[in-house]
Amino acid sequence: KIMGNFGVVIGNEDALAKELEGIDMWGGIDLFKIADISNNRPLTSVMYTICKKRDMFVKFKLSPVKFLTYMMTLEDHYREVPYHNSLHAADVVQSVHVLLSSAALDSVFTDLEILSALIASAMHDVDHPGLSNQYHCSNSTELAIMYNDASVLENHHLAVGFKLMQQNHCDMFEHFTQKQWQSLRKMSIDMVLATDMSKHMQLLANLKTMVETKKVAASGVLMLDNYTDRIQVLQNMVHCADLSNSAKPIELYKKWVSVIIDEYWMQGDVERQAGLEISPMCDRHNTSIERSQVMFIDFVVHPLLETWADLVNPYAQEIINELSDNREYYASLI
Ligand SMILES: COc1ccc(/C(C)=N\OCC(=O)N2C[C@H](C)O[C@@H](C)C2)cc1OC1CCCC1
Ligand SMILES: [Zn+2]
Repeated sequence: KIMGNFGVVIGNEDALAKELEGIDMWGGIDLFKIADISNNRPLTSVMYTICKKRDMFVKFKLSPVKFLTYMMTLEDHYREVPYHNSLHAADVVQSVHVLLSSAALDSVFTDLEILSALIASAMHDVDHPGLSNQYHCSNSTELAIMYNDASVLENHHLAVGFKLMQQNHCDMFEHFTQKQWQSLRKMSIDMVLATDMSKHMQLLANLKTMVETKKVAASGVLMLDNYTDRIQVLQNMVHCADLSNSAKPIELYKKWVSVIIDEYWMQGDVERQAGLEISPMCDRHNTSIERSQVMFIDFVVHPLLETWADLVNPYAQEIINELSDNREYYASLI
């Protein structure tokens, strides 16, 4: 009975059903609760529920058993680090699912593009060691050597995510044409590589240009007529979802802050222990949590989400309002 209703076998399906009711709404589900009631399978249960809702199994003849085997294997390859674990991946999957449902994007993307965005989100941080790209490059770690200091973690997440698909009983895309497979693979690679924070400024600049030159059909939906424009919107969508913690309901946001700080401080402890220079915000003896959140919102998150809101205007105003409220919350604590 691997199927269950949400892809996971647990005692309390109805508790999980209850918690997943808000899956189509921004901040509509509490992933910390879902982790508890899904036998610590938030990624598998969220991804299965969304793909079921979007009729992906029928559209692409996906074997639910192979899909679940892959998702559980992928979830097992997320590490038990404070932030970059399968809970964060599930959060990004669900956030992308909601951003995709924006009216301005109604029937803009193909089913294959949507599936690629969900798969990319599910795998985008797999096997994250809880140490940043900067740490890997500064210390020429095995991964940094492997990927020549270029988007080291993101290349690794993709390599692991796709390698696992080749495992036994995980070939859920067995019925894909070569063309479909190549397209899903290229789009997923482009989206995951775009989650590298060092690409942030370039991505934001592209998004701003798209907003300035955006073509909107009479129906109000965006018109994207080439791969470059289409993938840029998808890349920015996943990037927005990846950095969306501060635009979620304050109780969830506060939980994300506490676990990211745990992870950063653990990295700082490793650096201090090894006599290395401690990375920004990673020194537990010298970080103002409130100040760094306000700065991160002001310099990184707000500019990005505001530009996204302009692109899909007026369908992301609620996200901007939530972000502003949360910014004031932390600013008031400084
Ligand atoms: C809920 O809060 C966070 C959620 C996610 C993150 C992640 C994974 N990456 O963020 C980029 C980053 O860390 N960079 C380091 C420096 C801030 O310069 C930037 C350009 C890149 C960081 C969060 O908060 C951090 C940042 C402010 C206090 C701790
Ligand atoms: Zn991430």
